[in-house]
Amino acid sequence: MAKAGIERSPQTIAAARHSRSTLCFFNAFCENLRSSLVSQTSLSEFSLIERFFERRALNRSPNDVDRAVLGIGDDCALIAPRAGQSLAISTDMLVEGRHFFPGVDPHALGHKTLAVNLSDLAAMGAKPRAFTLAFALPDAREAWLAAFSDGLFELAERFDCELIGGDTTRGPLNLCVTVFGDVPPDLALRRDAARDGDDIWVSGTLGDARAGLGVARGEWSVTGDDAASDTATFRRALERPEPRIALGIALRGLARAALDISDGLAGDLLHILERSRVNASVDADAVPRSAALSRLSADVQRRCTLTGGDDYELCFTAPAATREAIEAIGAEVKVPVTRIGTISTLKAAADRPAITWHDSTGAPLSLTLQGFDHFNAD
Ligand SMILES: Nc1ncnc2c1ncn2[C@@H]1O[C@H](COP(=O)(O)OP(=O)(O)O)[C@@H](O)[C@H]1O
Ligand SMILES: Cc1ncc(C[n+]2csc(CCOP(=O)(O)OP(=O)(O)O)c2C)c(N)n1
Ligand SMILES: [Mg+2]
Repeated sequence: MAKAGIERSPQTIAAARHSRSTLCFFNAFCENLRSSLVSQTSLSEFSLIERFFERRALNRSPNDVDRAVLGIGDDCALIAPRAGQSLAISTDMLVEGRHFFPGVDPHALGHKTLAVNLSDLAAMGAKPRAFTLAFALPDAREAWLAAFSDGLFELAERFDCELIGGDTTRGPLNLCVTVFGDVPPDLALRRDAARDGDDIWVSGTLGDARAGLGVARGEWSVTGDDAASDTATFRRALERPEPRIALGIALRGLARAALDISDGLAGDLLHILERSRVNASVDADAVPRSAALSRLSADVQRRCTLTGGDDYELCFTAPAATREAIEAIGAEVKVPVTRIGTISTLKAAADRPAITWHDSTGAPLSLTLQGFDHFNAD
């Protein structure tokens, strides 16, 4: 801006006009960018945040001691560690075309965005506390945002997990959550804690999410009298995984190692083996599967249960002496738990940990199985 009282030549005025018009062009460019972000709506970036995220995050009692010291609206959120507890922290990102199909139901996407993160807390035996949400959106459609935030907050409210911050930008659809939970450090279910003789357990059933992906991709089809309900079972498993929070917390002090199965049993169990420097022997037929999956071919069942990702069930190890207690916990939290194998020591200290597979008769199976890998993906 020209200062008052300073006389300017026509050239100076022209130059100022030129630089102002460059500035105006830049401003118009920014304005276009912003207005296309909020096209079809009257929402600004900040009213979008306020309306769909901050308002619901604040819908809580301000005096509750469980709440963050400072939530949305400042440069950082503030949360105080609890006495005797560690903060469990994990991040997972969902990318359109990679983790979900374009056009997926936004309510389901909101659910899954938080669910896959809460699942990591469950796998650690941690109690959810807070989360941040960073996302890029190609545009800001109100109906989409309303459904997405409903799916997200319905799950957040069920687990009393508070949204404390995030970031919003325009770009290809991409959602990233960071979760924070509480766990007493000596009771955290770590990947490096499996020991010789431990049973290997999994929660729920495995393979339905992969079956759903296969149906969506046309890799196989669902036939028979139950086709409609089986298809719905698979789709639900793929789109709305249930984080096993109550089970994870109940397993504190009983289970040794644990993780959640995001990349498939074969790949994820190997993470426990590598961290714990042990081997595993697994009965491939004992891996629990839904009635719907049991109606697909034996080949597809094996592929889905052993290598299918996206199940978000827990895989954990525990000493044989805790079998009854673990069965009782499964009954109490209403999540089936199934023993599928045993941990053993490495033959030589330098050996690479491995899984040996057998069938229900004990006959060895020679399976070459790989977990989901973003750079070598199935
Ligand atoms: N870009 C990264 N920088 C640092 N650590 C990472 C990065 N990506 C993954 N990790 C870490 O690698 C480990 C394995 O990651 P991942 O397989 O994604 O775990 P999970 O299946 O629990 O999400 C985790 O401890 C995770 O924090
Ligand atoms: C459109 C689409 N393609 C493929 C998949 C399958 N898939 C994508 S990522 C993934 C593994 C889990 O994702 P990742 O980022 O590895 O999660 P993390 O292990 O970090 O929790 C699977 C099974 C899918 N769910 N949707
Ligand atoms: Mg991850």
